[in-house]
Amino acid sequence: MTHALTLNAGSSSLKFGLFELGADDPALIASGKADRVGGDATLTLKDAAGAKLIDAAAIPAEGVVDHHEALAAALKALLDHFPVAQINTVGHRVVHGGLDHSGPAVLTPGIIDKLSQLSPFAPLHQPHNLAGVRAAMAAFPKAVQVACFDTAFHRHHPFVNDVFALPREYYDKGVRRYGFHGLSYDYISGELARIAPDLHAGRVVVAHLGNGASMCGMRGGRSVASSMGFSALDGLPMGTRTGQLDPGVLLYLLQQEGLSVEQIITLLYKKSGLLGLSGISHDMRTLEASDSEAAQQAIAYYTFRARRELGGLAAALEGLDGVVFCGGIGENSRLIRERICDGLHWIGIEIDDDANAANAPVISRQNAPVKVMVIPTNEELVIARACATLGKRGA
Ligand SMILES: Nc1ncnc2c1ncn2[C@@H]1O[C@H](COP(=O)(O)OP(=O)(O)O)[C@@H](O)[C@H]1O
Ligand SMILES: CC(=O)OP(=O)(O)O
Ligand SMILES: [Mg+2]
Repeated sequence: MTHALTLNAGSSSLKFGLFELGADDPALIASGKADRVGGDATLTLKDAAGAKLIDAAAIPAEGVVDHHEALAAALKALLDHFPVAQINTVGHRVVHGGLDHSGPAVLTPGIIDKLSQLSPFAPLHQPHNLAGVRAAMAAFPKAVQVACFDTAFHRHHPFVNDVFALPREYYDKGVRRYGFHGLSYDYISGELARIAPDLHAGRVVVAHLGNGASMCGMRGGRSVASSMGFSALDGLPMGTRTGQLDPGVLLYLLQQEGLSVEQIITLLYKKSGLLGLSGISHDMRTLEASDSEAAQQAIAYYTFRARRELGGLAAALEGLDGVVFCGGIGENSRLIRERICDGLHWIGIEIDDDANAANAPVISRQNAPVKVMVIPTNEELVIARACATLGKRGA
């Protein structure tokens, strides 16, 4: 029996899974999440049925828990509960694959080196992803290490959605609209093919609204355009990231405010978005529960920008047949879905309030022109599938 461990280091969380690899689709054995990484992190471990084996236990650390400590705690918890696990493949979510990768890859020292050169393009993710790779290589020296790239799903964008209007040399150097959250979109595309083949064949905007957030315009199950571009900063406002920003603001910050490059990185990636606007929190649950005006304004901006982006992607797709919400906010927040969809009647989006309140799989009204769905995403399963395919080849 062989098992795969999957690691998915998000900007504020570390999700992991243990899968049994067999003839069929990988079977989940256990999954878990270290939450609020970068703060007072907690660890949750669940069995395949979702029963909690560890429930939000504090991860001991001096001060804040970083991704490295979160990973060590996750591995310990997994191996304590599943000592018989034969982990021969470890699959990693690696946010940036650059120009080289349009699918998953078995990691070699040369590839790891090249991937670490992409860290400045995704400073909130790539270093954590690669720290996970190194920790997993040390913990499982005989295992095949597989990287699954967030950018891969978007590598076939048409030129107009791949380029910036800069002198051509920058495009040739790799300054392009990569797009991210590709593992999530890959999973949703597969789910649409399975449960809603009409939508899969059509024009769909998928809204991945987590701590990071983006939208993907898909036609025929493939990415045509994404709200995220060169970095995971572009597009929608996020927990702590700005989303789309006039580049003139960057020039102002550099020239007039005298901010250093490091200060600007911290400002754009860690102090902006919902946190910056509200002054309270990056966490949507906290903002929804708050009656402060700034929290409500942050939510208003978030949902307004999401509507604009959705309309823009519908134009890129030349029409709209469906919308899918996923990610922590997309899957759970009735309020945010309602606010985004309100005001999109003109495009054919009509929400059924009861279905929306229940986080039902279909939340649009029965005869509405655009079908709106809520599909819990599963980046881990996409990673496990790559482990099943590439683990054998690399072994
Ligand atoms: N019931 C809920 N209502 C509103 N927001 C929620 C709810 N559950 C989770 N969220 C939000 O989801 C976001 C985290 O999404 P997630 O996809 O787990 O993050 P990450 O990008 O770190 O993987 C947080 O803003 C959190 O507040
Ligand atoms: C690419 C990205 O923003 O990822 P996450 O949502 O995990 O932060
Ligand atoms: Mg995420």
